[in-house]
Amino acid sequence: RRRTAQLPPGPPRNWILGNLLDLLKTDNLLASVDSWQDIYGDIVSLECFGVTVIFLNTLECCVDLLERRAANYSHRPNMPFVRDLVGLDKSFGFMDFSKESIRGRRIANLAFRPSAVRQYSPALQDNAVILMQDLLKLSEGFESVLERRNIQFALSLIFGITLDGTNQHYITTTMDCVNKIAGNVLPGSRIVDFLPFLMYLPSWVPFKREATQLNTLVNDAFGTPFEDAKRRITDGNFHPSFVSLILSSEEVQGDINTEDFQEMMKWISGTMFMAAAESTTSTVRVFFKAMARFPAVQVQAQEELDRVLGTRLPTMNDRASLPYLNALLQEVIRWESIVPSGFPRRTNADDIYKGMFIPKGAVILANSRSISRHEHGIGSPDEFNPARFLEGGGARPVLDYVFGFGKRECPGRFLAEASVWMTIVSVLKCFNIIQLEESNKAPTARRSGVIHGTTSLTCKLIPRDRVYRELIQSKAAELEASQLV
Ligand code: HEM
Repeated sequence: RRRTAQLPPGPPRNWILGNLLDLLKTDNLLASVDSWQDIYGDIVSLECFGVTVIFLNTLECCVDLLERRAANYSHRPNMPFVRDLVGLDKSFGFMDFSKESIRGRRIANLAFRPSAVRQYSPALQDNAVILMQDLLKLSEGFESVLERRNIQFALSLIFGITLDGTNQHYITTTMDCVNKIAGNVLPGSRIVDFLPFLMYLPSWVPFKREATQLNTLVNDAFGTPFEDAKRRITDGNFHPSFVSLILSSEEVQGDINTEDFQEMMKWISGTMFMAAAESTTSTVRVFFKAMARFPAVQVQAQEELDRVLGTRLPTMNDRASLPYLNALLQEVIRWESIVPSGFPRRTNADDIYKGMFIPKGAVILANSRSISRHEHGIGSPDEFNPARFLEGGGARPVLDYVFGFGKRECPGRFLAEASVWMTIVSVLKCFNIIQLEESNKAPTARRSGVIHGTTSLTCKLIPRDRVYRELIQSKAAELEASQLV
C-alpha cells in the first residue's frame, strides 16, 4: 500500500527547490493555505529538499492523526536552528515526546491544571484592577500597557517576582526573546531546518552568528528570572509562585536540590513563562479589535454585565452567571486564531491516511484557523458573533481545537482562558471601546511566525461611569499598600 499510495496533493513543486518559495512567504502563508485548501482539499502537502510539510485542514483529520494516532504524531520537528543552535532542545515544548517532555508537562500541570488555576482567582482579579487603573490613565495607545501588565502577571505567578525600578529589563528581554523564537519555528523560517548539514558551517556565517546571539538571549530570558526566584526563596522574602510551589512540593519525585533538577526547573518555568508572556496579550488585543468593530456586541455584553452585577466589579465567581460573556470569550479565541497553524509536529514512522502516504519525518501543522472558519456555526466566519456559541448557534467549542491536540495539547489553556476572561469582563464593565478612524496607512501586523499578533489597534477607551473609577482607584490603592502587585 505504501508503494502505491501518493503524498497528499499540494501546489506544484519546482524540481530543485520544491515548495521552498511557497514556504518562504510566511506573512502570506495562511492566505496561501486557504487557497490550497480550496483546490487540494482537507490535507495539503508541500515538499522542500526531501522534507514533507503537511497541513491538516479539518478537525476530523487533526483528531484522527494527532489524537487517535498520537504515538506517531506527538514529536516536534527537528528544527536544528532553534533546537540545536539556539539551545531550545532543553525546553519541553520543543522536545520530542519522551520521558523528559512528559515529566516537564507533569510538573507544569501541578500549577496549571484546572484545580490549581481556580486558586489564582484572587490574583487574576487584583491583576485586572491594576490593569484598569493603568487604562484609566491612558485612553489611547495602550497596547504597551497590556503587554507590560501581562508580563508582570506571568512573572509574579511563575517566579514570584514583582517589578520595581531595578528589574524593568525583564519586559524588553522577554518580548525580544518571544518574538525571535516565534519567528523561527514555522517550516521555511530557516533553510538549515531543511538542510541540517548547514549547521556545521563556520561560526562567522550570518545565520550561525544570529543563532549564537539568540542562544545568549534565551539563556538570559529563561535563566535570570529563575535564579532571581531562587534567591528570593533562599532569603525567605518571596511571594508564593510556581517555582516556590514545585521546589517545596511533595508530589515531585526526585531530589529537588540536585543540579539536574534545578536545571530542569529553570527550563520548565522559563517555557511556561515565555508561552504565557505573549499569547494572552495577543488574545486580548483581538478582543479590543473586535469590540471596536462590532459595537452592538459590546452593548449586549455590557447589558448582561450590568443586569447581573449591578455596579460592582466582576469576580471570577461570576463566570457561571454570564453566558453571553462566556460565549464572547470563545468568539474572541475563534475569530482571529493567535496560533493559526498550531505548533509543528513530526511523524515518527511512515503512515497511510485516507489512502494517502504520510512519510516518516513529515512536519505536520494543525490548521486551527481553517477549523475555526469551517466549524463556526451560524452566519459568516468573518462576522464577530458570540451567539454562535450559545444554544442553537452550532459552533464547535474552541477548546476542541484552538489549544492543540492529544499529548501535546497546551498545558496553559486553563490559565489563558481564565486570564483573558477576567480581563475582558473588567474592561467591558468599566469602559466603552470606540473605533478610531482608520488611517490611510495599511494596518501593520505586529508579529508573524507561529504566534499571530493581529494588527495594531485603532481604538480608544472611554470610562463608562464614575462609580467604576472610584472602585478601581480605592481597590488599587489597597493593593499597592499591601505590595501585592
Ligand atoms: C490564548 C492563549 C493560548 C493559545 C491559543 C495557545 C495555543 C497553544 C497551541 C496550539 C499549542 C500547541 C499544541 C499542540 O502541539 O497540539 C500550545 C502549546 C503550548 N502552550 Fe499554549 N496557548 C495559549 C496560552 C498558553 C499559556 C498561557 C501558557 C503557559 C502558562 C502556554 C503554554 C504552552 C506550552 C508549554 C506548550 C507546549 C506543550 C508541549 O509541547 O507539550 N500556552 N499552546
